[in-house]
Amino acid sequence: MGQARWVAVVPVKRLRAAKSRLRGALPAVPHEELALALVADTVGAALACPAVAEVLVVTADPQVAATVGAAGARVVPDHPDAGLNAALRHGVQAAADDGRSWLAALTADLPALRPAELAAALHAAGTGPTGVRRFVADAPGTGTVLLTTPPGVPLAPRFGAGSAAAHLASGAVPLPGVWPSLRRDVDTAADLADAARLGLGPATAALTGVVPAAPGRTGRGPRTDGQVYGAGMQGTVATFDAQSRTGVLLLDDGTELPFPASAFDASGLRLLRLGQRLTVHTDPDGAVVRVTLPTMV
Ligand SMILES: Nc1nc2c(ncn2[C@@H]2O[C@H](COP(=O)(O)OP(=O)(O)OP(=O)(O)O)[C@@H](O)[C@H]2O)c(=O)[nH]1
Ligand SMILES: C=C(OP(=O)(O)O)C(=O)O
Repeated sequence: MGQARWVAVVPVKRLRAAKSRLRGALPAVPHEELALALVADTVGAALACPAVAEVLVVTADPQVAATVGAAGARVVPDHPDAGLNAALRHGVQAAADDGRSWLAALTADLPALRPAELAAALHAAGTGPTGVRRFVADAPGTGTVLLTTPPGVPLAPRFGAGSAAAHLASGAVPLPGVWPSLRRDVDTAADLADAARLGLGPATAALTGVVPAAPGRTGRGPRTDGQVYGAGMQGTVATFDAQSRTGVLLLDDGTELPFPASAFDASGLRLLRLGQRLTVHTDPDGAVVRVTLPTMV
């Protein structure tokens, strides 16, 4: 699926009520500014995703509407004003009047989201058995960050507490890919710290004072040179076999990520020791193409 065929529907709560569990996470930053920055970075990454033809934001908040509208998203007023799932169903109606759209509901609290990881997840959602809804669970595995549906199949969103189980029970199929920046939704201060380790988008990074570590941090397009998007996903060496030159990295979110000999060969390193910290470089599909020491450029 090379072409941009997805419509991403992004629900956004009124800023004054949004992200209540995050309130006070950055004491020097007004809460609504932080909530808006999360939205701006999520929508920015979705707009930069090559698989996405349109980003449709459903919101009743004028400031959100102005910010995402200026960035290039289509804004649909949250007329039902009856919560997240009602907002999504309303957005779907606005998006899918021709009945031919592939739809992806995306939460707006993913400030580390990389366009390439979203593209990889949408690619996975668009292949395999037909007529099936798919979802990507959040990092803890209990919530949902992405729910997709092919043309003609109702989205039937069941976001909210325990939504991963609810989506599974409703017949949606979980997508198992390694997409840490997509799975890292930010509900709490600890989640924000985790997202910062993955590499924040420009709006949230500016508020937190985090300086992007990797070159090209501000270029939100997918990279084709094997460099990671963002401030560099890192992990530690869990296993390494010097004979086959392959091993497994343990990412900071607990995910195990195998790497092939070619990724080690591209590192320029002569050996790896267990527990060693490495920066992981992936291609747009999330495959590891190179590992380097965090101090290497
Ligand atoms: N349009 C719209 N979006 C909503 C509504 N409630 C939640 N959302 C959005 O749904 C997504 C997931 O919601 P949550 O992660 O629970 O975010 P939240 O409700 O702002 O956070 P908390 O106040 O901490 O529960 C976020 O993008 C929210 O902005 C709503 O009533 N209307
Ligand atoms: C909205 C959701 O939950 P949370 O508020 O935990 O992000 C969800 O995961 O469906």
